[in-house]
Amino acid sequence: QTGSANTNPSDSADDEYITSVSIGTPAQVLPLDFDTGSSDLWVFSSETPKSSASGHVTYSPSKSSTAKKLSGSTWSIEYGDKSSSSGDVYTDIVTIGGFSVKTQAVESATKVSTQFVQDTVISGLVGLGFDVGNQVSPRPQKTWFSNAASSLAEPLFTADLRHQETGSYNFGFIDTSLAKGTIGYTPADGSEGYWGFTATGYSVGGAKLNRNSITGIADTGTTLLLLPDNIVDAYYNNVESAEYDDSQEGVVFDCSEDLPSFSFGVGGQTITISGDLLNLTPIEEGSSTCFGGLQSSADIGINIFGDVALKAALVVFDLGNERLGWAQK
Ligand SMILES: CCCC[C@H](NC(=O)[C@H](Cc1ccccc1)NC(=O)N1CCOCC1)C(=O)N[C@@H](CC1CCCCC1)C(O)(O)C(F)(F)C(=O)NC
Repeated sequence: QTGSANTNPSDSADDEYITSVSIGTPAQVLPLDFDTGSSDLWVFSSETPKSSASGHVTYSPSKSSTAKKLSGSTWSIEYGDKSSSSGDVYTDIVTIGGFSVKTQAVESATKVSTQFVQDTVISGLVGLGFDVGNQVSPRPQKTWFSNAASSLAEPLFTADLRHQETGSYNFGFIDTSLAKGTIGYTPADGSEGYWGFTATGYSVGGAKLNRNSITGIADTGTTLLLLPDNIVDAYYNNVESAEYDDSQEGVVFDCSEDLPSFSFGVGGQTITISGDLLNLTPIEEGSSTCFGGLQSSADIGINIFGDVALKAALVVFDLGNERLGWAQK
């Protein structure tokens, strides 16, 4: 068995990617953000304060004949961007891309932070990280993918995120036609809940890859490519107008710049992110100053290969073999 779901960028900056998910009987369809950087499936619901839920599609367990309260269970999460949410837990049927998990923990939000209230294009997250990262207590719950894995043709999923285009999350199979290059595999470390891996080096423009281990996570829920300062500086030294903008909290440059590409080595392959993908967006509507897709990870404590990097590749999240596959797109 397999599943295949389309995913779309939320806005002109590809800030996040939205995928439709069916929950309950009859189906309630919610737009959710698939996030390999966390391990909880949570939704805006009938239990979310009306003022917070305004503008969001919500899940009503009381309207689903297959919903069951997971009594005594609660959850609470804080994300890297300081957003947060918390609530209680139901189980219900959750269908993604035509594949159904009968008894999935659906975490219902009774509290959401301002960022979520304002981000009306999504109604919650589908965590696709490792189960160890689940935040339900007293008994942690499995992710949708973990529940699905044993019934899928293969215990893996792929992410094909695209710039201003419809992409896909495929479950249980690899559509190699989505990639130009060969898939290179490297071990994945799921001990922290993330899809951790080590890149073997990097280069700017068409230069030869150097040998420089970069340990980080493959994270569909993070917009940017966040790497150490020495690499960020090496890249922007090639961009004449680049400067750090305190108010934007990142490197900005003239939108007219012809940005160099950025490449990294992984699993014996080289993934090259084109200059266009490294120009995220004007800092304001109509501005001629643009914000970089590559920024520093210095104050985060972890390197994140977020959507800016993932857009250049077909990425295989292979739970069965605890490995990550990367192919140039
Ligand atoms: C500091 C480094 C991580 C920052 C990362 N957030 C981000 O990358 C958010 C995502 C977003 C886009 C649009 C609207 C709202 C939020 N974007 C963001 O901070 N920016 C600012 C810079 O310009 C680009 C957009 C994050 O917390 N990612 C979470 C998942 C997001 C949480 C907020 C809602 C969207 C999903 C994560 O799970 O991937 C995590 F791994 F970082 C994490 O916190 N795991 C526990």
